[in-house]
Amino acid sequence: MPASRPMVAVLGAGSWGTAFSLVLSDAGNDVHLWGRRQEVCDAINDKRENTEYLPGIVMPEGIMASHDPAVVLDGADLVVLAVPSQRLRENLEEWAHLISPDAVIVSLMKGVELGTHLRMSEVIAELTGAGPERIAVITGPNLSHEIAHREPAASVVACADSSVAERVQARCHSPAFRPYTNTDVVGCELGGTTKNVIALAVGMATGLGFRDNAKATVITRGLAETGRLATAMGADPKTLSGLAGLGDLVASCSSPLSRNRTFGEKLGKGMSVDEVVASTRQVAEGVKSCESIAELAAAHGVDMPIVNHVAALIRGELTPEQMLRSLITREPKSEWA
Ligand SMILES: NC(=O)C1=CN([C@@H]2O[C@H](COP(=O)(O)OP(=O)(O)OC[C@H]3O[C@@H](n4cnc5c(N)ncnc54)[C@H](OP(=O)(O)O)[C@@H]3O)[C@@H](O)[C@H]2O)C=CC1
Ligand SMILES: O=C(CO)COP(=O)(O)O
Repeated sequence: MPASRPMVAVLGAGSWGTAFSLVLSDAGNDVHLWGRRQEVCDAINDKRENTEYLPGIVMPEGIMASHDPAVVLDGADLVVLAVPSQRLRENLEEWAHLISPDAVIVSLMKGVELGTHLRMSEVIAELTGAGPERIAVITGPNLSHEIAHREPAASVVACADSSVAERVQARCHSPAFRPYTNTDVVGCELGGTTKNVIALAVGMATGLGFRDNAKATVITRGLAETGRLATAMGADPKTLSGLAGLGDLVASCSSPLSRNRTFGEKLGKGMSVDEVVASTRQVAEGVKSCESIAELAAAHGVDMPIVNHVAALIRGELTPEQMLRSLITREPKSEWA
């Protein structure tokens, strides 16, 4: 009899939850995948395909989808969460009692909660009561469609307890996916979340027809302000020069696959925020998180001009052209001030 494979529960059958299920399956796990809609689960189970989010990608037999969180979470020692950040709280209120008290809970999400300003690991801690040694974050340059096609990629598994990070790393190290460990959860989460806002700004520059100098400027200065916030919140500055910072920023800001960059590009081409929201079902986390990051930065006395300008634009106070002009014509300063 073949040895049984360990099981992982993945909650969220959108692009990343589904693509990460493939990583976990390739790494030797069986996967129980929760989908919000029955038809998405049926397509995965019956056609072996998530026709809506990853069309054309074959889902291996070791991935089973269900709409029932109790079925998905039963017996899972590793629980991976991949729903839109602003929707995590309401879902965890339903799921928390179904999660084994020993399970390690992994966030794949890149957002900061509106109102509370909590990072996703903090929302998980609040709703499940899990300590930092049971909460991990996986983040990096991981565009889901590339991952689903088994193109090579690296990522970071961050957990305050390095031995837990190593256990999670071992569970998701596949022939195409190389995870590194880190204990800097704050830096890893802020890198991924703020990247989405910077990608919106890069998309706007692209949509307006500006070329590589403008994009490189927004990326580099975006990384500078991300670093200021992260260090003010206790992160290790090194984290921002790694996969969870620079790596993720470069991937999203350069790729037409990035939803945040594409969202910004449509704004730059003249669509309104409401029109872009209506044009896609997929989540562009930066559209919501720009406001919570701007508030978080203000609370820590940190200057984040790009994030503040994107937030003002999303509130309807600026056009993309005004936003970029305003950023360029600010009071001059030292590069490292
Ligand atoms: N896609 C990527 O390349 C990457 C994404 N991430 C992060 O992963 C997280 C999930 O994103 P991703 O999978 O890409 O998102 P998608 O936009 O691809 O899919 C969204 C998923 O969330 C579900 N959903 C929508 N509303 C709710 C709700 N109220 N409660 C529960 N589920 C809901 C959708 O279900 P339905 O279809 O029924 O609407 C769908 O399964 C985000 O934080 C994102 O930043 C991180 C790295 C890479
Ligand atoms: O975080 C991502 C890749 O690592 C995905 O970025 P988008 O949400 O902008 O598509």
